[in-house]
Amino acid sequence: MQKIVFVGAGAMAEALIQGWIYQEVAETNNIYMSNRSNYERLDYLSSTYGVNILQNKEQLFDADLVVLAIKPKDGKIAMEAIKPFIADNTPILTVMAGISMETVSNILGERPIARVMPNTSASIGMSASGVAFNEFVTEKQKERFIEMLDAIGIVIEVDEDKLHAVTALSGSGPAYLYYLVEAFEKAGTEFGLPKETVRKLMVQTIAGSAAMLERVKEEPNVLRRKVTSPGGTTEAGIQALEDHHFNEAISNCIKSAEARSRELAKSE
Ligand SMILES: NC(=O)C1=CN([C@@H]2O[C@H](COP(=O)(O)OP(=O)(O)OC[C@H]3O[C@@H](n4cnc5c(N)ncnc54)[C@H](OP(=O)(O)O)[C@@H]3O)[C@@H](O)[C@H]2O)C=CC1
Ligand SMILES: O=C(O)[C@@H]1CCC=N1
Repeated sequence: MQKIVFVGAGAMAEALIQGWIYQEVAETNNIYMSNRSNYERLDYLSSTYGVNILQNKEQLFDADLVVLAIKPKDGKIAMEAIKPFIADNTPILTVMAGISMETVSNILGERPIARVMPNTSASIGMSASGVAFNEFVTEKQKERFIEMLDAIGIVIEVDEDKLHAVTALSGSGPAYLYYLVEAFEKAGTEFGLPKETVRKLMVQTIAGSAAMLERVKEEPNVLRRKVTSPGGTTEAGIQALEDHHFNEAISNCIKSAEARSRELAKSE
């Protein structure tokens, strides 16, 4: 099994190791975690998942894969720090939003790079990931990358420039939906329902609607019309959403996130 070294041990790194360990894509004793200075965090990951803590950067040299899971703003410093210790042909998997493969190559040299935009549902094997590969990734390496990403959810290969949109949609997407559930819970409890009841109802409603979209193969507007009885409750609810420019709000949400991803690229 591959030796995988993580640079960055935060929320996204943890989601990836959870998914990869659970799906047996990687072995705990072949995963090495590193971060900037939060040693308690490393101890937590080691005791929780059985992964190793990178003791020194020399341990990078025989890595079969290095995963860059630092924030974009920390990317340059983090990559400069590992540059002297990483072998010339070691492949990189980067999850840094907005940071191009060219930027990674400019610092770490020309090498196989997969740029992935997963989401935190990877922790339970249900990520929606977009991936782009540079020209140095062999077909065999691409198969391995896809296998690793398939193991934690769905993965779709896109042109690198489209990863800004993927980040805005599915990378950040879980947060939008969690925000929506927060709003449902606020509204539901104001009618006197216990928060747990609202949570149960809405999680199943979201899961059921997602399953309908996946299985019934009908367009969302068709499925929506099947719910919307003329003059009924749904029509009243949708009208309120339209009165509050819901569509515009969602469009601005995605455009803002996509623009931020491009800003992050420029800031490198
Ligand atoms: N969270 C998400 O849902 C998603 C995140 N991503 C991407 O994943 C990346 C990480 O995000 P996230 O996990 O949320 O961020 P976190 O803040 O949770 O984790 C960032 C990690 O990077 C480490 N770090 C910072 N600087 C350095 C350095 N110089 N050398 C080594 N490690 C360093 C931090 O260490 P320390 O704690 O010691 O400072 C920390 O472990 C980002 O680029 C983000 O765009 C992509 C998809 C989804
Ligand atoms: O918010 C962020 O920048 C990261 C990238 C996508 C989800 N979280």
